[in-house]
Amino acid sequence: MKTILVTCAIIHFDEKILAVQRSATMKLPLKWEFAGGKIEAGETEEACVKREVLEELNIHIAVKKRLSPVSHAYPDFKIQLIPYTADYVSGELKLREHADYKLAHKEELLSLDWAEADVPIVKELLEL
Ligand SMILES: Nc1nc2c([nH]c(=O)n2[C@@H]2O[C@H](COP(=O)(O)OP(=O)(O)OP(=O)(O)O)[C@@H](O)[C@H]2O)c(=O)[nH]1
Repeated sequence: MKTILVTCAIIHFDEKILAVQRSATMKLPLKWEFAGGKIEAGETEEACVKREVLEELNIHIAVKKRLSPVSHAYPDFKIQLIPYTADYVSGELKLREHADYKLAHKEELLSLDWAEADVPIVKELLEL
């Protein structure tokens, strides 16, 4: 099975963090995730995460720190998920693909129903 490379952004709005909920029609319907998406050919991870966040949420971010990548096998595909912390910079948040969003303190994040690949990332975040 091919592994897809996906970046995602843990975006801080002051002391809160943005989580987004996948829509009912996406893969992993209604699961919570960090905004992001697949790396395109020739694209750096940082460029990918900034592009995906702008496409999905209409906001500009400053990318900060790379956290530990997570390899996860879903029943029908494998993913390597590469998380970056980031700060919100500008733009009005608009959901272009997702069903919902939440701005939460990091301790509140664990109670969401995350995509499985994201669970180790949320745990690492709690230890930072
Ligand atoms: N963006 C993002 N995707 C994640 C996370 N966790 C996780 O398992 N994924 C999976 O990684 C893949 C990211 O691909 P994507 O968002 O670019 O595309 P997609 O599968 O929604 O749409 P597509 O298959 O029509 O291109 C999705 O299958 C998604 O389920 C996460 O935190 N952020």
